[in-house]
Order: sequence, then C-alpha cells, then structure tokens
Amino acid sequence: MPTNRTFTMIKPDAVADGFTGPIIQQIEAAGFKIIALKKVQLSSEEAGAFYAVHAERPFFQSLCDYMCSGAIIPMVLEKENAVEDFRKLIGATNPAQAAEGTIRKQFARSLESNAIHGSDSDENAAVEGAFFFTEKELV
Ligand SMILES: Nc1ncnc2c1ncn2[C@@H]1O[C@@H]2COP(=O)(O)O[C@H]2[C@H]1O
Repeated sequence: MPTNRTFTMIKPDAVADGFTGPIIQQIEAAGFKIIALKKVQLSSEEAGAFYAVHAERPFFQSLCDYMCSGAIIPMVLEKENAVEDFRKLIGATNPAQAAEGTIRKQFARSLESNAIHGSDSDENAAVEGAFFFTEKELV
C-alpha cells in the first residue's frame, strides 16, 4: 500500500449509535479520499487475529468481544501524511483525554468503545488494510 494511505474502521459503538455518516463527513472534510470502504461483522477469531499484538494485555478478551458485537466500517484512506494527520483528526485513544473537535471526543463512549481506529504507522496501515481488502479493491 502506498505510504500516503492509512487504515481506519468505525467501531461497533459508533455504527450502532448512528454516527457513521457524521464521521465519514468529517473524514472527507479533512481532505481524506476514501479508497475502499465496506460494512462487516467480525467473528471472535477475526477480532483476535486483528488485535493479536494486544493478546497479552488484560483488556484483550473484552476488546475482542466488543469488536465483534456489531457491524464495523473498515476503510482505506488517502492523503499526504495520512497516518499522522488521521491520528490527529481522531484524537487520543481515551476520549476523556481527546482534544475538543476530534472524532473520539465527539463520538466515543469510553476508552474501549472509542468509536474509531487509526493505524499508528505506514507499516501497520498496510497490514491492517490487507486484513480487510484485496489488492484489487485498493487501486
Ligand atoms: N486500557 C484499555 N482498556 C480497554 N480497552 C483499551 C485499553 N487501551 C486500549 N483499548 C482498546 O484497544 C484498542 C486498540 O486499538 P485502538 O487504539 O484503535 O483502540 C483501542 C481501544 O479500543
């Protein structure tokens, strides 16, 4: 995946709360182009595989249960400096610490149910994008 791309997913709390439209609107208004988008529901195994890096963390099982509790909207986005700019747009992992105006500040419920994911590096963006989308879907 080119380095001007990042991976995101709108998480089950935000989809269930009806925030998909407003979140996508803010993403596009911030200059990100949507390269790929779909709606899926993860199995417990898929959630565990996606978050394998957190397997030893105390919140791992709860995170997997939450992530397969409802539909999610994975997307690949394109913009110059995509990874860094997108993490600024979504704000801190914990919405209580997220800056005013960020997506998590506006739409997240809690540290776990934090509305949206954003890749933390170009390398992880490529791996995470490939988890959900084929090469043909990422042209
Ligand atoms: N201390 C924590 N307790 C519960 N959930 C967490 C904690 N830290 C991170 N998470 C969740 O784990 C997720 C890892 O990916 P994200 O950074 O997108 O969002 C994170 C939260 O949803």
